[in-house]
Amino acid sequence: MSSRTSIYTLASVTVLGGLLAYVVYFDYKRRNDAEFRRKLRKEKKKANKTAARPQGGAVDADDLRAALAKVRTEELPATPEEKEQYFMTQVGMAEELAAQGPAFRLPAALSFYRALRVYPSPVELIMIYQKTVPEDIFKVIMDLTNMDVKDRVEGYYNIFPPKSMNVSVQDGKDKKKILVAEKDFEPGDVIYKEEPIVTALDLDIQAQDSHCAHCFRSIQKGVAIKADIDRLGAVYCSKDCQLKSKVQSENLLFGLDAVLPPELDSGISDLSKADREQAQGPFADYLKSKGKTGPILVARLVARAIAIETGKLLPKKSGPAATDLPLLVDDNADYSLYDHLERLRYIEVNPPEEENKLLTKVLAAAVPGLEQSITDERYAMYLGKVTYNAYGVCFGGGRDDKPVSSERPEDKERTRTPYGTSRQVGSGFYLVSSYIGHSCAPSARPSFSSGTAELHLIATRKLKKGDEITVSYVDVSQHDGEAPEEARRRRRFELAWGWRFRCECERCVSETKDSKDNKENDVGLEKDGSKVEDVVQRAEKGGPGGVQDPSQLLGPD
Ligand SMILES: C[S@+](CC[C@H](N)C(=O)[O-])C[C@H]1O[C@@H](n2cnc3c(N)ncnc32)[C@H](O)[C@@H]1O
Repeated sequence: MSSRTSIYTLASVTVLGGLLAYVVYFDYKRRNDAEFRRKLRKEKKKANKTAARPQGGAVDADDLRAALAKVRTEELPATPEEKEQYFMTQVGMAEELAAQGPAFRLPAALSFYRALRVYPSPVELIMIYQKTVPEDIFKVIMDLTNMDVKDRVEGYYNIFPPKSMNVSVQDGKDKKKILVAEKDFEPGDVIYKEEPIVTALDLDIQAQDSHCAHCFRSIQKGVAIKADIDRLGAVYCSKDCQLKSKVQSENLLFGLDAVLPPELDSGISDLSKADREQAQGPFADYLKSKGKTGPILVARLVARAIAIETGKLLPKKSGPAATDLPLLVDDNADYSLYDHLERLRYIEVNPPEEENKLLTKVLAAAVPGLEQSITDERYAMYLGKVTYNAYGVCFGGGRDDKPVSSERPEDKERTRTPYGTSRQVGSGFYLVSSYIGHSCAPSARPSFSSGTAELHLIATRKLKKGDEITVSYVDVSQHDGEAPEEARRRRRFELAWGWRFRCECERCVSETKDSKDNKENDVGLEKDGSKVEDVVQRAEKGGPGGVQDPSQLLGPD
């Protein structure tokens, strides 16, 4: 078998079968996945070792960079069929160029590289290339791929957050990411406004038909719009919210309309309605029985990511069928929601196995293959990320009627909110605001003054360009009848339980230093405090984590 035939036969099956993979997350994985990056490094070492002495001169790094820049400007084919055709053409061209000798090394490698850009399983294709492509050309392909991956990883914070939000993400202490002002602000200024990626009303609020399940706006009695299929008891304030909610997540999770647009559906949806109903009922019942927003946020996040990736498969500005989807497509489509999620810190959590089983059944019933997008491990990671970073949405000072949770302190659901999670109407997951660190004397506060889940970040004091922006993750006020030490202990306790760090903000440092009894300043707290933080770091590396009782870590009263 000639090398060309083997590339075609080995690869084309995967291209054809690649639609679902694209819909889900392989497009992201193709360029960013940590495993993929490790593999690349390994392959590059191998290629460096084995590449034959280049005849006709090595490829110059500047030429390589210029060539990569040019390839990046080339528009990629949109549909799976077009991708397959493009893949075939590029591989064919590459083989012909390779046969012309060393002078054509770079053009040949570029064509192979173009083919790689549209191939759903890049690691596999690289293995195929390694076996079939001349070594010197293979090395250039690897150089191009490495350069591209490195640029993408490093370039992320150049485009995120968008400049219009007046903030940037910078390296803080211990390489933690922090949010920094990009211009000066006066107290009371709105630094930015941010819409959530996903929201979930507290379930007791949802049961009252009093707030829009999408934007959280309060709804007057009798004018609520019911969901088409009412599995979670959601109501909406407007047709617009109902539609957004439907296309972003709810149709996939709790509806029966086609998930894929007609161009991509090929009859899948007609076949699966009964299966979908059978899977959705138990999932919705489970979510209601749990009474937590975390699992709902994750399900919506997964569904929204699928909707965004599906939208990218459609030709831009295609007919009316696609008009539901483009509003979901990231303008900066080169980075996906997975790029954002990958970078967020979290604490490892261990959700019950059935949680993801029920979710994957819903996905599989909607479009067979979609369940591959959410392994148990990935589910637990998203739950950890969402619960570690979600904000509590409070209107005014918040509410007083949230049912008291009987759970153990370590199992209680917490969201970032200076008002206290018990006062929120629901939770929202925000990409930019996830980066804000905590302070007990914060430089900003989240406000929901438009009466919806849109987060307005308000400066609480003068901020200079370059200053870190902080909010308080917990209620840092001193309650009536509480001594200053008690208030301090309560907020630090909350942070240790919920976020697993020992607060090192200026206020805590100065209060504990000035504190007469100085009890929290003992060596035990130092040591134990760092252990708290370890949990987060271990979790980031995928290792086991879990301080059983962070209250023990704050030292004696
Ligand atoms: C600022 S980051 C949040 C940023 C973003 N989610 C990320 O992924 O990098 C939150 C982490 O910063 C640290 N942190 C935030 N505020 C802190 C404080 N006041 N004292 C000590 N550590 C803090 C903790 O390690 C916490 O896990």
